[in-house]
Amino acid sequence: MENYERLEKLGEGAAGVVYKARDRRTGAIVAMKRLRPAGRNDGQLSEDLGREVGCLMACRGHPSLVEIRAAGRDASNAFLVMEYVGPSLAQVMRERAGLGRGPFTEADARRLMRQLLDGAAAMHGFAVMHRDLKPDNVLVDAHGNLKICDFGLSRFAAPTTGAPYTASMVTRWYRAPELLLGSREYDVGVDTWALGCIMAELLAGAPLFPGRTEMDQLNLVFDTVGTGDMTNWPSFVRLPRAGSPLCQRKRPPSRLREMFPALSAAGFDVLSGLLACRPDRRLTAADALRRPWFTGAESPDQARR
Ligand SMILES: Nc1ncnc2c1ncn2[C@@H]1O[C@H](COP(=O)(O)OP(=O)(O)OP(=O)(O)O)[C@@H](O)[C@H]1O
Repeated sequence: MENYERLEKLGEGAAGVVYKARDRRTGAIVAMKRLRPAGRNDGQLSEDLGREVGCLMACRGHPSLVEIRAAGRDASNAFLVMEYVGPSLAQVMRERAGLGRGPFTEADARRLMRQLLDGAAAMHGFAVMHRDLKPDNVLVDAHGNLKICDFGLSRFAAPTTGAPYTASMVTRWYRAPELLLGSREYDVGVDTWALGCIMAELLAGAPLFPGRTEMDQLNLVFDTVGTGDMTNWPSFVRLPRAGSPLCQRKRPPSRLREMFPALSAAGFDVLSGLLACRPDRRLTAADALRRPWFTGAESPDQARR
């Protein structure tokens, strides 16, 4: 990693610290992530790096997925070098709110969701589950285009390395109901649920389900979209927390439409499809892109700038 000159810190998360850096050989600006060993032994650190690098390598070449440039280790740290993109979508949304600019228009939300879904469809096509999609893990480039980053929790969903997976994945506010109910046999639907939460946040300017605890999270989800759909799912009874009183409580039907009265019918079709409680009824990223919201008359907002 001696080829890179470290510049300012860009961000810090549970897994590591990300710096802006300059490639001494070419002068190019890159982002360099140093994985923090915190309680991990050498073997685990190499395994974490290997998994993140493997998923990033599989996804290389898609404009909506951050590109890996190099990876390596020294005696105590592991490093990942990526293209430098720009601030996170979470930062951009906070800045917009600070400037009183409010949420994104439906046209802007559609342009941004098209990019995220396109990236997710490609990633899922390579059998990669991201498992931590949220506005902090989406970067915004200088032209306002989005790139999914932080593959630190991602893994391959290939048949050979199939379920059971770890249930405690995805940051709570973006966690799909099957994960909240303890499922260890989930699929890429956990990513599309998170994308539904992001779409709602773009349109509303605030997180859709800001739960304080896991159970509060489940309550918020069920209070918003109802439980009928989930409890009718044939696999529901096999979920570890299917017996939770939260699942038995009577709830009114979905009030998602009331929360987004100004959203077009085509936009709501995508939002409600991504936020289907039952994983088998949830839109896949590829299916979402085939819905009329995206396939309607080509408009300038749909083009990648
Ligand atoms: N390629 C990049 N270009 C520009 N900034 C980046 C890049 N990658 C990461 N960052 C910045 O660093 C922050 C942390 O990156 P990342 O999410 O990969 O780290 P992490 O330690 O896994 O974080 P967390 O624990 O929050 O998931 C991002 O939110 C972003 O602000």
